[in-house]
Amino acid sequence: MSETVLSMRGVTRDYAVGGAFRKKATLRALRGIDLTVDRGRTLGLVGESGCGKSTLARILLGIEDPTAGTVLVSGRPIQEYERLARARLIQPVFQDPYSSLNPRMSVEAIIGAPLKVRGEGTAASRRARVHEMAGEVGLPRHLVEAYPSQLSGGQRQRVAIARALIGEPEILICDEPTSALDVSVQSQILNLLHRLKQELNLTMILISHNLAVVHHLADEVAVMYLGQIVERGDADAIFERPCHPYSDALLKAVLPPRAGARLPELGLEAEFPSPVNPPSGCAFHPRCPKADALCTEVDPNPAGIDPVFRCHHPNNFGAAAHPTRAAG
Ligand SMILES: Nc1ncnc2c1ncn2[C@@H]1O[C@H](COP(=O)(O)OP(=O)(O)OP(=O)(O)O)[C@@H](O)[C@H]1O
Repeated sequence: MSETVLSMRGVTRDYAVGGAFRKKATLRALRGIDLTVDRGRTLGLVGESGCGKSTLARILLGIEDPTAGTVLVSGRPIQEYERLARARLIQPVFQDPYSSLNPRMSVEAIIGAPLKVRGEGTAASRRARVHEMAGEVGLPRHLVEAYPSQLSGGQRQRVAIARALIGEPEILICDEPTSALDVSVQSQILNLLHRLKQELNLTMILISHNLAVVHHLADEVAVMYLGQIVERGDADAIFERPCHPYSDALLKAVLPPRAGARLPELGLEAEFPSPVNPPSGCAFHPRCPKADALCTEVDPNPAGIDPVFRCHHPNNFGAAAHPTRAAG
């Protein structure tokens, strides 16, 4: 039986922009996000820069609150957990292991910090747990005494992963976990996350521009466009048979092979629209090769409860598309 760990309903996030010399306006970064993630599953969040991926992550990490909508973690509204409890539930692994680790703390102190803050165990038991965790993430024993400046990028990211996992969080949020690393190290970190996911039955949200990374790790994929999820489903199904024309364009784009690469040009006619003034009807219609009058006027799924794809003219793969759909 699957157990839902994370459930988002109608999550919206507005920012006030403008002022001083420019007209004040509302920028809607998230527009009614509906998502669920079950225990042990990895959800990949993909989409162009500015589609709202980081805003979603900030809401989950409690850095910001949604303007509207609900986020339930293990069935309870996220706002009901007090700060430490929330940190225990959801832990991040950020893109840049150079800036995310305190240079004045030893590796042992960094990895053990979440336990110390919560006052868990004795100094000796925490130390033992840190060594165990360091072994789990493949960090050589002697490096536990070292400082971040003495570590390589890959070793630092292992420390960040160990710190995130030591308190056994319900959800791990990995925001571009490999894109700041040398190409040669990226696959080691990916393989580590893959192994940990299986060994520890981790529930993960993986945010990445790099679709190869997402394909390697994710069980499910949510494709975001202008603050909405436009397609969601089984990762293999979406990678092989994308139904939404935007997912199709994303997947067909050739990824440049450098580390930290942003999404390349998608071969779409118009620019990414402004979230201050989103297009009418289907938000993707100005760039969509299939758009017609219906698309310019009618939002494909305005109620938006877990859309499998938000499109009037999806690619048609018949019953082969989205095997998860039949299961609801
Ligand atoms: N604090 C803020 N104030 C105003 N606008 C914001 C703020 N944070 C984000 N935005 C806007 O919200 C939209 C979504 O931004 P977000 O950073 O979530 O996108 P993203 O998909 O994570 O992009 P990237 O991949 O470049 O990080 C963008 O238009 C962005 O300019």
